[in-house]
Amino acid sequence: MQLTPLQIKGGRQIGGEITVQHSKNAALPVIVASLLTHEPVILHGIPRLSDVYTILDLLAHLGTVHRWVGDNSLELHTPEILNTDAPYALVSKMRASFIVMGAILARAGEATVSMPGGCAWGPRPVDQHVKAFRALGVEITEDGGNFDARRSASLSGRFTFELLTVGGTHNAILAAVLGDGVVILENASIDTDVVDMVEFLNSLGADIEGAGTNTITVRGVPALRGGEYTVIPDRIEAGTFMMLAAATRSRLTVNNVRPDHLRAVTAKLQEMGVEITEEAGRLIVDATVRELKPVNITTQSYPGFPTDLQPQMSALLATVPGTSVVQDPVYPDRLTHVAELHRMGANITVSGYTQVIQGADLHAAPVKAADLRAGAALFIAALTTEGETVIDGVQYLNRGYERLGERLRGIGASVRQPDLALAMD
Ligand SMILES: CC(=O)N[C@H]1[C@@H](OP(=O)(O)OP(=O)(O)OC[C@H]2O[C@@H](n3ccc(=O)[nH]c3=O)[C@H](O)[C@@H]2O)O[C@H](CO)[C@@H](O)[C@@H]1O
Ligand SMILES: C=C(OP(=O)(O)O)C(=O)O
Repeated sequence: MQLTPLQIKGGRQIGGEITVQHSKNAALPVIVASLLTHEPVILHGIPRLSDVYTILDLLAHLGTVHRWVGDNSLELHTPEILNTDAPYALVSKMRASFIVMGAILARAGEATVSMPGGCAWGPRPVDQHVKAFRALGVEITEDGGNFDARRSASLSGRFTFELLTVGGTHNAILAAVLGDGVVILENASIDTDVVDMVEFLNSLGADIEGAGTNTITVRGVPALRGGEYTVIPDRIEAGTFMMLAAATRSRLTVNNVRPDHLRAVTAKLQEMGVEITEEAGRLIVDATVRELKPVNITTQSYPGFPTDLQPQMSALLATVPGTSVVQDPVYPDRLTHVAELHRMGANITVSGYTQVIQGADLHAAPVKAADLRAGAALFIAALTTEGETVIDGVQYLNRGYERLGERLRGIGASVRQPDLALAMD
C-alpha cells in the first residue's frame, strides 16, 4: 500500500503525556498461540497495526474467525485447522509469521511454511527453529523456500539453542504444548515476549515452566481451553518516545510502561544526563535538566539494550555533541537509517556493525524509511530540526506505531497528515 509521506516540522520542544500501545512483538505470538485451542479466546491490548492485520489474514487462511470487540480487543476462534500451509504472500510480509509453523504442527501434525520476510536489512536465518524441531522429533524438509514439517508423535526431548532467539523459542514452545511428551529447551530466550506468550498459554491450561529463565520445560497437555488475556505494554514504543523526548530536549510523561522491561534503556539515557523518574506504570523523562553527553552502546538480547531501539538511539546521539559509538552485533546490517540521517546532516561513520557518531545540528531534508525502526529514527531526527522533513516509506511505520501522527500531535509535535490510523475492520 503506497501512503502519502509524513510531513514533520520540528525544532521545538514536545511535552505532556503520551500513552504507549500494547506490544506488537508480544501480541503477534499471543495471537498465533490462540491457534492451539479450539475454544474462543479474547485478547486485550492488541495494537491496530498492519502487522496485526497481516497475521489475522494468515490465521483466517488457517481457519480462524476473528472479531474486534473493542478498539484494541479481539475475539479469536479456531474450531478446526482448515489449511496447514502458510502461503508466501502472507509469510513474506512479516518475520513473526514463521512461528505459525509450531502452532499448525501442534494442532494438525503437519505444516508447510514459506521462508519468513520482515524488516529487510540483511540475513535473518531460521536454522535454530529447524534444528530445534528436528531435535524434538519433527521431520523437516526444505524445498524452494518452503519448509515442510511433519510429526508422527508428540514432541519430546531436549534442545540447546546455539544462540538466544526469541522467535525460535516461541516456535519450539508452540509445537510442544499439545501432546504427551516433555520438551526441555536450554539456552532459551528470556525475552519479555516469550514470557508473555507462556503466561497466556498457561492461562489456557498449558504446562510450561521456566519462562523468563534460560531453561524452559514444556509438558504436553491433551487440549487447551478458551480464555481472556491482556498483552504487555510495548517496551520498544516506550523506548522510542523516551528517545524522542531526549532528542528534542523535552520533558515527557510516558504512560502504560513496565519500567522493569526498560532497565537497559533507562540506564543509558540516565548516563547521558536525562532525568528519569519511575512511577507505577509510567516514566517521566526529563531532558531539560542538563546538557546531554555522548555514550557508547552495544545491543544484546533482552535484558540488554535492544536492537529494535538501535536506530532511534543513533538518531538521538547524532544530536548530542561529542563522540558516541553504537554497535549492533545482534543485527550487524541494521543500518538503513544511516544514509538517510546523513541527508539530514548527521555525522556517522560506519565500519562493520559499528557506528561512530559525532553530534551535529541536523537539518530538514526529504528522507525515506526502508524499515520500521529506521522510520522511527527519522521521525525523531525530524522533530529536532527546524524546517519541514518529508518522510517517505510510511508503510513501515504503520507496521509498528499505532495512530502515530495523531499521538505525536497530542504531545505538541507538528506532524501533517496522513494520519497513520488504519481503517478499523
Ligand atoms: C516479530 C518480532 O518479535 N521480532 C523481533 C524478534 O525477531 P526474531 O525472533 O526474528 O529475532 P531472534 O531473537 O530470533 O534473533 C536474534 C539473533 O539470532 C539470530 N538467529 C535467529 C534465529 C535463527 O534460527 N538463527 C539465527 O542465527 C538472528 O540473526 C539474530 O542475530 O527479536 C529480534 C531481536 O530482539 C527483534 O529485533 C525483532 O523485532
Ligand atoms: C524488526 C522488527 O520486527 P520484525 O522482526 O517483524 O521485522 C521490529 O519490531 O523492530
